[in-house]
Amino acid sequence: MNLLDGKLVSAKIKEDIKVEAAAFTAQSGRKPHLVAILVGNDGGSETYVASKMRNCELVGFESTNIRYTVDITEAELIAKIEEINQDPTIDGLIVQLPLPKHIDPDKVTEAIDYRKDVDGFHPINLGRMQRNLPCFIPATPYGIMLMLDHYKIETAGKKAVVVGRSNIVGSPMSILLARNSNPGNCTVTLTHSRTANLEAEVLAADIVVAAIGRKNFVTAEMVKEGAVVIDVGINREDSTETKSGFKLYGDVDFEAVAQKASWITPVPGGVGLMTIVGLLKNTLEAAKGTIYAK
Ligand SMILES: NC(=O)C1=CN([C@@H]2O[C@H](COP(=O)(O)OP(=O)(O)OC[C@H]3O[C@@H](n4cnc5c(N)ncnc54)[C@H](OP(=O)(O)O)[C@@H]3O)[C@@H](O)[C@H]2O)C=CC1
Ligand SMILES: Nc1nc(=O)c2c([nH]1)NC[C@@H]1CN(c3ccc(C(=O)N[C@@H](CCC(=O)O)C(=O)O)cc3)C=[N+]21
Repeated sequence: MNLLDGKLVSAKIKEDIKVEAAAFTAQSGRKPHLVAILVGNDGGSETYVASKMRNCELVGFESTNIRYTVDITEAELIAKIEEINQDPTIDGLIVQLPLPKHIDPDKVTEAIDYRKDVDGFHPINLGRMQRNLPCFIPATPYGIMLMLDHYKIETAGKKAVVVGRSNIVGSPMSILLARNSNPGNCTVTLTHSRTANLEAEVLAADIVVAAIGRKNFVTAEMVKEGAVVIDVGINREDSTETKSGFKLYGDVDFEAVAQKASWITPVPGGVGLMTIVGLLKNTLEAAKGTIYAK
């Protein structure tokens, strides 16, 4: 088994981003600027947003965190998004998910100017991605592609099975792996809770991407010898062993699956760290105007 080391790869790419950010700042007289909106006080979301902000500082971006209590209305949130859309000092905007039930995530996503949509969730970015046109690619699948690229994992002609079809991970992942690009050119099967005989599908895969949200969902019996296994899952459990008071688990039974996999990502230390890198890269592109001219 070889480890797909998110710590190592993310640190390396962040060094490159830092150099490019400095060049941007020297030329334009301002730093790339990311705004993250957080509604409510979900523990996981707090951690991720804090990490995004910290990483922005690290690479020389400006970051602003706007926080609202759960009782903010959809109209108020959208009004704020429209204000940010008009602000030329802000390059990228993300609204952390999940949102409270009374706010429609689709409406919020579509309210964001697609040229500032560094999460890549806007239908314009999604459509452009599907067409292989320049666009913002959702951070998690983007990070996974960067990881596959870094380790020069052969993907062309391979059978990839993605488990989970969410808008933010599984669905865009399946599009990227199937695209005519490198990494890419996989034969992709996208599976979900209504898939018949999911175990057999996963067992046939050369590349497995697990994005379900259930601890130990992918077991050693489900994985082919020599498969590449990408674990997106972040499952938090209370624990007295750690000082944070919780422990993270992926969707893959790491210890057992590592015995069979040729390559595997750990949790923590894998895809999560690459997600941050995907977001930073998108924010830099937004500032430079390389995808959508300013
Ligand atoms: N590391 C990172 O950077 C990130 C990690 N995550 C983590 O990844 C995991 C998935 O997140 P996300 O994609 O947002 O999750 P969602 O809850 O939006 O989607 C889960 C998907 O898994 C499918 N699923 C659920 N149960 C089963 C089952 N028993 N058999 C087959 N399929 C099943 C669902 O199927 P159906 O559509 O039929 O309901 C759905 O498509 C979570 O643990 C999340 O915390 C998420 C984003 C980034
Ligand atoms: N609009 C929006 N955009 C997102 O990108 C988004 C979102 N909403 N909602 C939730 C998911 C989840 N997500 C993660 C980001 C970083 C780590 C991460 O850094 N993980 C570290 C450890 C984190 C820790 O220690 O808690 C790791 O896996 O090593 C994980 C998960 C982004 N998401």
